[in-house]
Amino acid sequence: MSTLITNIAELMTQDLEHRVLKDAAVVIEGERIAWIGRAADAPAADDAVDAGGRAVLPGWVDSHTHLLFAGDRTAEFEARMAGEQYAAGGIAVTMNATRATSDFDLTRLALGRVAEAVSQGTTYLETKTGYGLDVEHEARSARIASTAADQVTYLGAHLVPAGQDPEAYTDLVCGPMLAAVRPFVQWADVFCEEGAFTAEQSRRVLLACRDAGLGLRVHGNQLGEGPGVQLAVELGAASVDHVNYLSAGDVEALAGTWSGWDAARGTGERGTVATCLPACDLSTRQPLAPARALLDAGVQVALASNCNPGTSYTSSMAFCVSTAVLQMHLSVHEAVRAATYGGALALHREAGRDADGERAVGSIAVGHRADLHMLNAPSATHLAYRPGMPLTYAVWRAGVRER
Ligand SMILES: N=CN[C@@H](CCC(=O)O)C(=O)O
Ligand SMILES: [Zn+2]
Repeated sequence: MSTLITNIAELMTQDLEHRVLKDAAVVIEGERIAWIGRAADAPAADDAVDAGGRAVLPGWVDSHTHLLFAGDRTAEFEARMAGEQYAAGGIAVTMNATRATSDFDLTRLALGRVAEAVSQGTTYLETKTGYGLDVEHEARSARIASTAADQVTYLGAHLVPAGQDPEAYTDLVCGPMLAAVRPFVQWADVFCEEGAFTAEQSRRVLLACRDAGLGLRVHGNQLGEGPGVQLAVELGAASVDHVNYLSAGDVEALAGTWSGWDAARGTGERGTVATCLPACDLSTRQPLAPARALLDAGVQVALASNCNPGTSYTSSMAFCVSTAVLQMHLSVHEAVRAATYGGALALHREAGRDADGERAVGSIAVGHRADLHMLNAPSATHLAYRPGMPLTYAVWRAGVRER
């Protein structure tokens, strides 16, 4: 079964050549993109969709979410808006609500959040554990997450639960808890920050997880100039997320990780992606991450929603993109790229065509997964020009029309 989508005013491919095609068309065949080019040259297909002069871009790749939770933290948010500082301790409130929720309800909540994201143009997403924080509940979150998200990250090292010895808890995260979640996860993450895990504890967790075959990610430099970025670089993490407070040395270290990467070919050794989370920055009243400086230094950047009840209760990637343009000084093309190709790079899913079966996501090219986001607007510029507007018009995820 093939579908021709034609009369596309602007096709922002986010491919390796950064092509933006005008008066374009795309052919989807099953789950893959079979053809792209000028509408006038398009081949016939079983089915046709008239885009009506709208823009099409890759579906969002949300590379950082925490969707396995129950309850909300409205009171904490209100206190923050009244001047309180964000602190890691709020995680315990969500841990209690999550533990008290049945498997059925936790599954329903996670699936509902994924559906909400997809309806706004997200077609590939990562999510994390981290609100269970004991062996039973982390394993349960990992299991449910693996049924809801494309990739799952183990975040047992999110907070040391009250009354527990930090070193003993770190041992648990590195041992029995890791063993219990291992069948369900691809990545491991640590919250390396004052009030959460020290550099030494974080290193211990990351090394144990790497030994267990997991890729690494780090929550770092969110609340101050901490050791998270340097640790992520030292251990070859796929991404370091938040990155609000960076020294010149941090930026340089991140840039250095990309020296073996050939961006024009998309080959070589991937470095550590800096994942910026603008919705979180606004909700916690932290300075916006220096995405402009990171890009200028040669660092690959991703934008993600960080959807969670404590610091960023939104899955709107469009909001992140408009904020990145309006306030972080990225061009529309750079912001969309960070929210698509950048996220895919952070999840090691930016490459792969017909031959290897793992189709690339986050860009539009022949052989890639047919993840498309049609806007009810003639260009992607409208994402920033009309911030907050419901611009998602149609969504295809792995070739299936979702909206
Ligand atoms: N910073 C650490 N973890 C989450 C927030 C956790 C929470 O407060 O519930 C984040 O990415 O912002
Ligand atoms: Zn997070």
